[in-house]
Amino acid sequence: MSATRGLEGVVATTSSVSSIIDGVLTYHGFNIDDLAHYASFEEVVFLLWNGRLPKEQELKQLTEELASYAEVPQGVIEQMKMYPLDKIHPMAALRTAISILGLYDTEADDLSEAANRRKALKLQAQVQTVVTAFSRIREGKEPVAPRKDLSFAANFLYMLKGEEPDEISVNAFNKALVLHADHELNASTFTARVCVATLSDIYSGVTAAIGALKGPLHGGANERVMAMLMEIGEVNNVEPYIMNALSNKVKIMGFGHRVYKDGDPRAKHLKEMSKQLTTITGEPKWYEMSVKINEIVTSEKGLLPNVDFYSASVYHSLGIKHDLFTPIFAISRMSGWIAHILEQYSNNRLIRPRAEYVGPEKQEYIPISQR
Ligand SMILES: CC(=O)SCCNC(=O)CCNC(=O)[C@H](O)C(C)(C)COP(=O)(O)OP(=O)(O)OC[C@H]1O[C@@H](n2cnc3c(N)ncnc32)[C@H](O)[C@@H]1OP(=O)(O)O
Ligand SMILES: O=C([O-])CC(=O)C(=O)O
Repeated sequence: MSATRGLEGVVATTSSVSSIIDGVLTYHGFNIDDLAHYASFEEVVFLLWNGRLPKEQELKQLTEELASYAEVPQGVIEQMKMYPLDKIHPMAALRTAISILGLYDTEADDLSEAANRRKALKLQAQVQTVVTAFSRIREGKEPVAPRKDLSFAANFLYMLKGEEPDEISVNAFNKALVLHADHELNASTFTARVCVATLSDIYSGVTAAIGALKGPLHGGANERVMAMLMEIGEVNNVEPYIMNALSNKVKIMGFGHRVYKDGDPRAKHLKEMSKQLTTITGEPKWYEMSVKINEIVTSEKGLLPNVDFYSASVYHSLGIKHDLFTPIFAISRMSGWIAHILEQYSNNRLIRPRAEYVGPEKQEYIPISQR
């Protein structure tokens, strides 16, 4: 028995939710490039959960169901107000609030298909209400209630800022949600599947997944990309900063990937969006700095940008606080986690691999008084 570090290359399950084959990402066989161009996030949610694109009536029904579940119980809001607001990261707040949502759901432990479907809708609808409510509460403002007439993407920006967003922002945010929705057996999705494979409930599965997404080697990288851009400050500082970091073996956030060695197919869409949005906001430097970092890291290390790199300047241009970048990832990835959780339940077996033991053997127990 010998271990593979980080389970690299290990095929741990079958799945029909999404695939990465020869560097091409598909959701249920639909190329991410087509979905990024044409699909609404709601359509992608339907696709991930049902394995096919919705007909008009089905999309309308899903949109209405998401809207009807979007308000969170008042108790969840009241508890958020009691969090140590000035000390906590929104990902920690989200992890806790999603777990608390489970306390308010009388069906939490009902694993029937019908109850799981309702919980899926509630979680997908409520995750962005929680993120935006937390963001406002910590600023001393009241949360803004979701609106039934707005799309999922528009509702996020509306609840965050309290005013109706413009079309360019909504389209950009929708595309970002589509691009982040699922990604085969990434660390947070694997975490969710391991959790529910014990026949634990959906709330436990997605709470565990949020914990895994939070780390800087996974979803937490996008916030750190923006921190790096802010620290560098301007294009002329890019080269000395990056060369110094690389020579000190500091990892450049937003580069490299366990699976993609020839580039992440989502990055080009975000790069284009970054160019467009930073031009509109009159702050092209964030795009220009990103491109320069990209050139240096690729030529020096052969590393290419992943989904987290250009998304940083995209979200910044949408006027979103930097520590909300990873919660936004969670809002989108909720759809993928749920699809994988439902797939896991439908063909479940406990996930329990082995460890190769490398510790000492045949130790003699010595009473504490003689140690
Ligand atoms: C949505 C997502 O989760 S996408 C990933 C988001 N995470 C990041 O952007 C964080 C930065 N990137 C990384 O840490 C890595 O590339 C990962 C975690 C994404 C993939 O990691 P792995 O497949 O385990 O590669 P690993 O970390 O072993 O790196 C292999 C080599 O490339 C180097 N390397 C990998 N990524 C980077 C990077 N971003 N900057 C500098 N060097 C890097 C490593 O230092 C290592 O070098 P060595 O062999 O000389 O020690
Ligand atoms: O697949 C991974 O390892 C990480 C990733 O890009 C994602 O979750 O979107």
